This record gives sequence, C-alpha cells and structure tokens, in this order.
Amino acid sequence: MPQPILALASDHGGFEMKALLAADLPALGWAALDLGTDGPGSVDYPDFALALARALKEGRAERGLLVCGTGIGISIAANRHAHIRAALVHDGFGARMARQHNDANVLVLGGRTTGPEIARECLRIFLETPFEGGRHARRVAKLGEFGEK
Ligand SMILES: O=C(CO)[C@H](O)[C@H](O)COP(=O)(O)O
Repeated sequence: MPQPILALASDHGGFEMKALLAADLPALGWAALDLGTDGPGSVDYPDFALALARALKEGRAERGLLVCGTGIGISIAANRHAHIRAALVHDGFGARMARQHNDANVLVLGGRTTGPEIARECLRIFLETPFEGGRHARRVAKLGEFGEK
C-alpha cells in the first residue's frame, strides 16, 4: 500500500523546524511533499500557505504541516481556504484534540515558540490520531456552511 503523503511548507521562521519534522516522517509511515521554503532568507508566509492549500486541493497530499515563527500568520492564511482546517497547537493535547474533535487536516506549529521535542510529539500524535466523528462530525460540517450565509 502506498504511504500517505504529508505536504510541508514554512516561511523562514519555520524552515528549521520543518526540516527536523520531515526527518521523522519515514519512521511514522508517511512520505513528504516539501513545498519550501528551504533556507533562512526572508519570505512571505501567505505564499507558502497558498502552496500547501493547492497541494491538498489537487490531491497531491492527504494532510499538511505549516510552520512560521509563531504559527499564527500561516494558520490565518491557510484557514481562508474552505477545504483547510488548520490547527495551531502548542502541545500534544492540542494535537490530539485537533484530530479527534476538529478533524484538522493541517497541523500548524510555531518555529520560534515551540521546542523541538514538543513539536515532534505534536506531529506524531497528529498523524496517528483518528477523527472521532459523532457530535464532532455535525460541528465540523457546520464549518463548511459558513460561505453560504
Ligand atoms: O510568525 C510569523 C507570522 O505569524 C512570521 O514567521 C514572522 O512574522 C516573520 O517575522 P520576521 O520577518 O521578523 O522574521
């Protein structure tokens, strides 16, 4: 069976964390689709959120990981796309809830706010935790109705 694909993108505030987490993917049973950025040069986080949103829309990846300095800007940008449920998390509990309750398809981390070991734990939990469905499915479905009001 082919490995599921995680699309990864970051700005310069997150590229080191993105590289660290990409290295964990083979052991977690996932393949990487790295959409940049690849170095410390200053770039604009909305461009990378857009690249990741397109990759998910086009079916080139099952889920996504976004990282900027705080995770705030890149999650704001990603959540402008109706098919994205991007969750900025700071610990393993948040990562678990993002999957169980929110069916988040994109994990967002802050490269300047979260330590490497916590970030690795967040990624592992995000990839391993299923959506619970039930009452949460009703609520997640309502998110999709916002554009129609
Ligand atoms: O966290 C971020 C957005 O939420 C960015 O990574 C941060 O704003 C970049 O700042 P600078 O240009 O000073 O490196």
